[in-house]
Amino acid sequence: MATLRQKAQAKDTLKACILEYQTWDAEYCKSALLSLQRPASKPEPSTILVENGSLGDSGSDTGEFICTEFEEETGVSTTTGTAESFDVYVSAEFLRHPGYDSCTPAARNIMVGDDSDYMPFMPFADDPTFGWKAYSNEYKYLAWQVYRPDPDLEIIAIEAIQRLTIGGGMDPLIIDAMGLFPARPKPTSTPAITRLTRLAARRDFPTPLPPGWTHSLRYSPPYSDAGPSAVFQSLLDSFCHNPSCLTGYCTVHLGCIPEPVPVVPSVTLEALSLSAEKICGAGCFLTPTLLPQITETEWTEDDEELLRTVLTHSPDALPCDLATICRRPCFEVYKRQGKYLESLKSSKDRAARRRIDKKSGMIFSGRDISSAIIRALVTRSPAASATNTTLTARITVDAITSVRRRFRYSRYTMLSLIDLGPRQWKGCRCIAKTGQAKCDTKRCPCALALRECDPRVCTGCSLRVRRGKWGLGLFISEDANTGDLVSEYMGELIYDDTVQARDHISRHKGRTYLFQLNSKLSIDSGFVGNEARFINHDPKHFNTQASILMVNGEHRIGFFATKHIPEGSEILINYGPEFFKEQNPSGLGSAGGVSTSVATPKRMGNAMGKEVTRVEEDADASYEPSPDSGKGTSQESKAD
Ligand SMILES: C[S@@+](CC[C@H](N)C(=O)[O-])C[C@H]1O[C@@H](n2cnc3c(N)ncnc32)[C@H](O)[C@@H]1O
Repeated sequence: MATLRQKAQAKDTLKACILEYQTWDAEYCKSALLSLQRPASKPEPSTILVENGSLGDSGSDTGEFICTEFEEETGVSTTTGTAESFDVYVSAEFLRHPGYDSCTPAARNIMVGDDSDYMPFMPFADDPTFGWKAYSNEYKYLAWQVYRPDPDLEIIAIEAIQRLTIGGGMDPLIIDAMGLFPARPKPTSTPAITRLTRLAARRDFPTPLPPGWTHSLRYSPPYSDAGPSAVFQSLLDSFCHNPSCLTGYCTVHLGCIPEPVPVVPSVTLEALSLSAEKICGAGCFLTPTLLPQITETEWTEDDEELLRTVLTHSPDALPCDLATICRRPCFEVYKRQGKYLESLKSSKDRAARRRIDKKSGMIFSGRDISSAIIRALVTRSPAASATNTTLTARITVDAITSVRRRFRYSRYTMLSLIDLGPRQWKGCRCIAKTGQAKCDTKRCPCALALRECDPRVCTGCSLRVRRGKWGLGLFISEDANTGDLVSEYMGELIYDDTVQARDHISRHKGRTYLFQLNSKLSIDSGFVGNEARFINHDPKHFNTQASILMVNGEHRIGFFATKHIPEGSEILINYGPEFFKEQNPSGLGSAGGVSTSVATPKRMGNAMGKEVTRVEEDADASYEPSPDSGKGTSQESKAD
């Protein structure tokens, strides 16, 4: 419960933010409007516009032309007459810019589920050949018919929460309970702040913001008196439980992976001690002879609880790591860890162990999400700011290193963190060249995502998009061998209804970026995707094949080389027999809004047959988030 002081503090902060924003906004709008104002341009003296007559090649020409001269100062035409002769300059023909849409870059698939029932706008509104009737039939309402919260209020709320939590040390749950924030969404089981934080992580913030304002709601640990286990629980709540994701406020694995359960210790304390490689510092449990000289510190009940909580989820953690989390000397932690492990031997705990064993879905090869988070916290640089991104990046990197590293261009890269071959990933080519953690080239997706080079996303460094035989194509700039992973197809994960709706747009444009993933989901890289969206089709000379693999409960599409691919070649796949077949050719973009419904949407891998290999295990176990989560995301992303 919030105290009266806290309520007043929250109200004042919110008011201050509203006022600051409004003052800044008025100034900003004024200067933005002024910047848009057309500068008073002076036309060239005696500009001659040719309105009639025919022009030959460059050079002198004579003939009957009507000329208009313009007043230098005002730009108003003053005289109209006939010029007898003037010079003609014929410039090179201006080529029309190809009508390619831009696409938001993605480093992984984004779960969208279904687009909302509200049609945001009519695409190709000025193009009479677009079948607008059929397209609008896919939606129930127009977007303007639904109330949308003011996006400015969201920004104000995010800034106010930021000030209250990070600046004012207030517990987000207390702020939440006040129900004060204007961007508080409709009643839902998800706390408003969690939703706002998610939103902040995903929405596009306008570049200009009042000075000092943040662009996102940074992760702030709860400072409440609730105790360390609440802090730890909030960490588990905030980070995705999929060990190959571990992203804060992940938007892909929504509600599909259970929360971690307590973990059974798999080694004795003695065995654990043997695995410690180096002494962590003064008071390390590995230096027993020096310990008698050190005075033990006082442990509060909170300190004890923190250690117990961490051990519940990561009993095999090294005392040296635990010491960093608990901020206590390592030998003191070691003693308590021993006691904790002893306590588990009681009959009551054995029953719990059996229970835990039954639902050990979260335990992956002895490594579970909790231990990955713990390791991430341990290795987090104290100098690093507590931003969501930093923490996420560290956690991801740590999760990779704490398990075994994957190696590049291999089928195994697409498999899980556990199924690894004997070789180690050596880093992407950019790292090899520069010797730095980040390659910082414009092409490197890791650099684009402002993170360390990561084997999962770095396969794209050696790929280039350029004009090919069928529009843009994807070309490889280094040799690939049979079986090498060339790229992953990434985009929005959508259900069939949305596939159907978006198919109208694809067909009208004559370019389709839909790939069938499994019986329920397709990946659309029309709006969000990576360079794999430019892979063209060649049923005879294809050099890669799509494989749909189950990676830690999630379907992903990888393109693997079917033969040696020399540097410079275009990457080609076989889209499948259905892709270029027209089930209903008349339905293609008929003029005047005549019904153009198409029976089967155009997608790559439609047949789900030979052209796309699928892992055995995935036949029915298709990844599907809970119905709630799919819809929720869709609505949220619309609101974004
Ligand atoms: C996934 S996109 C490939 C990238 C596309 N070339 C571009 O410029 O964006 C698929 C689209 O490329 C075109 N395409 C690819 N391979 C083709 C082929 N063999 N013949 C004709 N069109 C092709 C079709 O328009 C198809 O809908």
